Amino acid sequence: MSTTPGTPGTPTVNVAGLTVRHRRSVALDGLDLTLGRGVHGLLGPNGAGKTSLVRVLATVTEPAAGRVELLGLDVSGRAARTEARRRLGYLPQDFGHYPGFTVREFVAYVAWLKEMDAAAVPEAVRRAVDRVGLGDRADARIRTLSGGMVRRVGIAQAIVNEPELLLLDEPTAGLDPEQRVEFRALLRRLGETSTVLVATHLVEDVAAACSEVVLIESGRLAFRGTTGELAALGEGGDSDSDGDSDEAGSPVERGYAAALRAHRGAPAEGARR
Ligand SMILES: Nc1ncnc2c1ncn2[C@@H]1O[C@H](COP(=O)(O)OP(=O)(O)OP(=O)(O)O)[C@@H](O)[C@H]1O
Repeated sequence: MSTTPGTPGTPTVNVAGLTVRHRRSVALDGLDLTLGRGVHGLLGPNGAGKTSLVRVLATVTEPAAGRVELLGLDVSGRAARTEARRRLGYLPQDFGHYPGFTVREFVAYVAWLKEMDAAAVPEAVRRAVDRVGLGDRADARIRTLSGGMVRRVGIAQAIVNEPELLLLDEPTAGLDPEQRVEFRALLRRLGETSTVLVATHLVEDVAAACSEVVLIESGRLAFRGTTGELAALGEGGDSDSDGDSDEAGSPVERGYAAALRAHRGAPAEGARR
């Protein structure tokens, strides 16, 4: 029933005609997207539909229309949805936690929700907590941690089951610079074996950690390509590529702006799949 993510020809994520509505507004407007192994940055202006997309892929919300296939499973069916949930990891933008739990208890609780083999849980929890640099706080209650540490607990719970599909909504919000650097390295390692989608406003996170970029605006695909291809789009403007000028921005920031300009100028043809 299951398939191996990253196998050529078997995308981990395969969505077609994805439409999400919130009351009368359209958050995603017939989006087609496939994702395979690697780290994909999901970029877009405020309200572009990033969180709406991540929530559908996490099977938290159902789309108004369109097909959603995750790990080879059509998740419109209940059994397939349950299996997909066991095999994915999700860090929501507003990550709800239990302040009275210790870090270890909370991550173990999520492992239990994912129906992991009970015998494997303690080691899986230890590994996930270590990977986010909280090994020395594993028995601290979550209420005693800083905001950035709580965010790291959120990342630990998302990776405890070694997910084949990892969905992270603004994962670096609240992390200090050193932690951001370490987190990006962790993302790159995770992307070697799984499919990682990172919704972020931080273009520098994308430049440092993502091999591919999905840029959406107004619920539509504005750009799809490698991080290098996005940076190349910005090369037509200022030639300062050091990223040390506020006006010019970094190459990826300039590419981001150029891709949005192109999309706005040619909404029907600006997207590349
Ligand atoms: N619960 C909701 N009720 C009504 N409208 C909503 C709701 N959630 C999102 N929207 C609308 O759907 C659109 C897409 O929102 P979404 O949160 O997916 O965008 P985003 O790209 O994640 O934004 P941001 O960068 O600000 O986090 C926006 O127009 C937003 O106002």
